Amino acid sequence: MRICVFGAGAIGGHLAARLARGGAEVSVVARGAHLAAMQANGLTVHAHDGTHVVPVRASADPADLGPQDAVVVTVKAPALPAVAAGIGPLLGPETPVAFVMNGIPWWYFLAGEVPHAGLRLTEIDPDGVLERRIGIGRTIGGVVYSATEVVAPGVVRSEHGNIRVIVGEPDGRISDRAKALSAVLEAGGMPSPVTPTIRTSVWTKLLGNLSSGPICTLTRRGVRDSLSDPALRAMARTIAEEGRGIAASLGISIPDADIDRVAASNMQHKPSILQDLELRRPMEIDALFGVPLKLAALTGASAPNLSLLVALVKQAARGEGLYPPIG
Ligand SMILES: NC(=O)C1=CN([C@@H]2O[C@H](COP(=O)(O)OP(=O)(O)OC[C@H]3O[C@@H](n4cnc5c(N)ncnc54)[C@H](OP(=O)(O)O)[C@@H]3O)[C@@H](O)[C@H]2O)C=CC1
Ligand SMILES: CC(C)(CO)C(=O)C(=O)O
Repeated sequence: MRICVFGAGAIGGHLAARLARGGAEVSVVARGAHLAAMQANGLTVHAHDGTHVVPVRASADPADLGPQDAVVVTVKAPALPAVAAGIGPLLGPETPVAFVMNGIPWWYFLAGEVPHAGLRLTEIDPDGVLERRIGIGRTIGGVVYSATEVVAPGVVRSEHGNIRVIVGEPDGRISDRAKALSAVLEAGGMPSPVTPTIRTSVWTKLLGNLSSGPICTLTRRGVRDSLSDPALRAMARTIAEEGRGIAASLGISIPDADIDRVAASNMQHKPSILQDLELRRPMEIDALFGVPLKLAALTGASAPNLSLLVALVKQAARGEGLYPPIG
């Protein structure tokens, strides 16, 4: 099975290694020193089950890699328009595209039985290029748990062993294509359940991003260090509850156990959005934080604490030139 990972950074690098170990013929789209290192030395992943060094076909130009049996997109949300512009050479007539990312995905309201069906998330797909050039028909949803960082060019480190990639069709069917992608990931040591309720998985993961991402971005510290202050640990739970309220207003029910798990998060990991701030890369503020608040305004869900923290995050990002000025 030919699979290309488009955006093989932290998550994409980890998944590329798992797919290769699972027997796929893996290629990656990457750039810069990370690309050069993978081309020269292969991809190295330090994970809970050991260090994996895998050769990968790597290029900055998708046209070098040709049509694939599947594409896995693992960029940060601000890079999605460029993915839409460049993905064409990777797509055969039936090639599915799995978006394995955080946040409310561009396709969320464009398939299946969902409230506010047809709502287009221009914050994620600004000019509808993803919808036009990839399309909802090719799209598979993906949610990933893997606290991961690029620690050196060509080298990725995954912090813990509680990893998984949940895949699901936007319309809820259990498809052969989703099962095929899942099987390769599983064979490579990445648990990968196929779910008929991918939106529930999106929100469950997002509660983790909402509860720790804004706080860690403001403290500039990892999750464990940031939430060692009882007041911030309590605020993480409050934010998770507000996020659950937004999800509920869209018909998604999150059990108490997930709130407890999220609020108790103790990973040392710096959330990827803080990594971006520190590396002065475009931040996923809108996809992770802005869109949930937009949906809260749409549905009338209350999220005052999340609103305050996100406003603080935006101001901190503006101060670094990483978020548009007001006005
Ligand atoms: N890191 C983590 O622990 C977790 C991250 N996530 C989510 O997974 C997604 C990916 O995150 P993460 O892996 O951390 O992000 P990274 O920035 O580490 O990886 C994205 C990679 O894609 C590359 N890229 C982007 N656009 C292009 C392009 N047009 N051509 C070639 N390469 C390109 C980037 O290059 P460059 O660096 O040059 O921009 C980067 O190497 C995000 O939605 C994130 O929120 C989910 C769970 C955990
Ligand atoms: C913090 C973590 C690992 C889990 O919420 C994450 O999703 C990220 O770093 O983007």
